[in-house]
Parts: sequence; structure tokens; C-alpha cells
Amino acid sequence: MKATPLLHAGPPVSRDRIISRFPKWYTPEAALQLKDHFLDHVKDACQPRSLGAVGLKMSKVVMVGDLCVGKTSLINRFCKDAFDRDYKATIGVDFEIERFEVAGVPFSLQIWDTAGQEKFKCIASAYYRGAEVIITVFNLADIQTLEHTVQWLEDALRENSLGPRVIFLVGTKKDLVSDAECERTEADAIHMANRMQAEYWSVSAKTGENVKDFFFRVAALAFEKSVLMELQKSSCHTTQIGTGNLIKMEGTSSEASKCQASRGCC
Ligand SMILES: Nc1nc2c(ncn2[C@@H]2O[C@H](COP(=O)(O)OP(=O)(O)OP(=O)(O)O)[C@@H](O)[C@H]2O)c(=O)[nH]1
Ligand SMILES: [Mg+2]
Repeated sequence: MKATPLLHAGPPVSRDRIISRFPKWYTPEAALQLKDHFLDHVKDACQPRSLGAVGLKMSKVVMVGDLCVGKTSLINRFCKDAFDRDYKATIGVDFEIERFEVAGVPFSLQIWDTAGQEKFKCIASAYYRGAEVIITVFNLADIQTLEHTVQWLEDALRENSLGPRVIFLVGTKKDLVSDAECERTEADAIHMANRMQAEYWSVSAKTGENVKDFFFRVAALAFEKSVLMELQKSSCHTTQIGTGNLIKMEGTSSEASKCQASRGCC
């Protein structure tokens, strides 16, 4: 199979959004995987002249959790490097698009911020559909909000019955709890994360602690999941990488039928 070189379209990604090394987990006790590098065939698929083919642009991320736990603040800290003490409840939903370069390939996260208030739940849940990443959020200083994450995740998964999701459980407002209190609550949260098959992170939007590392981890895991799903789907088709030019994949017909057969589709 021959590939034409990969050309990056669109303005360059800002330097502080370039993910070249695989970002580390927060705790090995609740991590989705413990590798410290991208899978080889994912790296191959991203080489400009590689035989691999990936067609990906962005992953949809949805952030859910009780009102006032700090969802909007977490997104604003990462996307705008801003923090507002005053609480402004999110009405319905809001979203940000954050552009990265992951393993040399342009990749974006479309981050949907949803309202925690009960009265906006029906509006927000309409936006759960199609999310590749679900981030359930609780407040480390309010253990009740941790219990509620189970229901939030169930609601989000109900709208996303197809395919595997990347799931995170995030404890916010780390600056408000003592180390001892944080340790106690994290123990419960890690237990919960394992039940949810989620990766656990503690962050503070106020101080910025772990915020960038967390979103880099989200981007890297979402990217790798996207590439793996694309590699499964496409073998001999024309595909597009990011917003770059088309990559022509001329496979043989037997490869095509092999691919179809392995996919178990019609
Ligand atoms: N000390 C501290 N306060 C925080 C932190 N994150 C958020 N807050 C405060 O918590 C309040 C609620 O934060 P939001 O980000 O609006 O909460 P939310 O989850 O988006 O709330 P809804 O939109 O109603 O669902 C605000 O007053 C924030 O300033 C944090 O990391 N530390
Ligand atoms: Mg909000």
C-alpha cells in the first residue's frame, strides 16, 4: 500500500499543546493503562510516509457531575488559564474546542461542559450522545458528590451504548482539603474509579494543580483510541488525517475482503 505524504493543514498548534511523549497517569491504582509510550502501530499510522492510515479530526468529551463541583472552572483553567471565584451556574451546555498535536498529528478535543443543576439535566443529556470520552466530576471537599458520580455516568453511558468509552473520575478543589483528608477521599474515589472502569485524577482549578497533565492524558488516550478504531475500520480506503490532505491507500482486493471478514461486517 502506498501513501502520499501527510500535509498538515490549518494554523500551527500552540507549543504548549504539543504532546510528543505519552502523558503519565495520576495513580497506578486507577489508570486506564500503564504504558509510557504510544502503541507502535499507532505511532506508525501517524508517520507522514507510513503505510498506516488514520482518519481522525477530533474526539467529543462530555463533562458531568453535581452542580458547583467545579466542571466549568476546570475547563476554563485549561482552555483559558482563568479562574473565577464567583459561581455562575452553567445553563444547559457549553463547549470549547481545544487543538493539540499528538504524535505529530493535529487532533482536537470538543469539550462539552454540562449543567449540574437538576432543572437543566434534560437539556444537557441531549449532548451526551456520541461522546468518546466521559469525565465524571466530584468535589473532594464534599464526599456526597462522589456518590452521585455513579448516576451521572449511568446517564451518560445510556446515551452512548455503542463502542468503548474512555472514562475519567475527577476530584476537584484539591486546594480545599488537607493532605490527610485528600488521601482518605482519594482512597474511596480510587475504589469508585475501579468500579466505573475509569482513570482517577485529583485536580485544583484554583491553583491549576494537575489540570494540564489531566487534559494531556485525556487527549492522548482519546487520540490513541481514535487511531485504533480507525485502523480497525479502514484498511484500503482513502482516509484523511486530521485536517490534512487525503492519504491514498491502495490495498489489494484480497486485503479488502480480509479486512471486511475480520470486521465481521456485511
Ligand atoms: N477553592 C476552589 N474553588 C473552586 C475550584 N473549582 C471551582 N471552584 C469554585 O466552585 C464554584 C463552582 O464552580 P463551577 O466551575 O461553576 O461549578 P460547575 O460544576 O460548573 O457548576 P454547574 O455549572 O452549576 O454544574 C465556583 O465558585 C468556583 O470558584 C477549585 O479548584 N478550588
Ligand atoms: Mg458549570
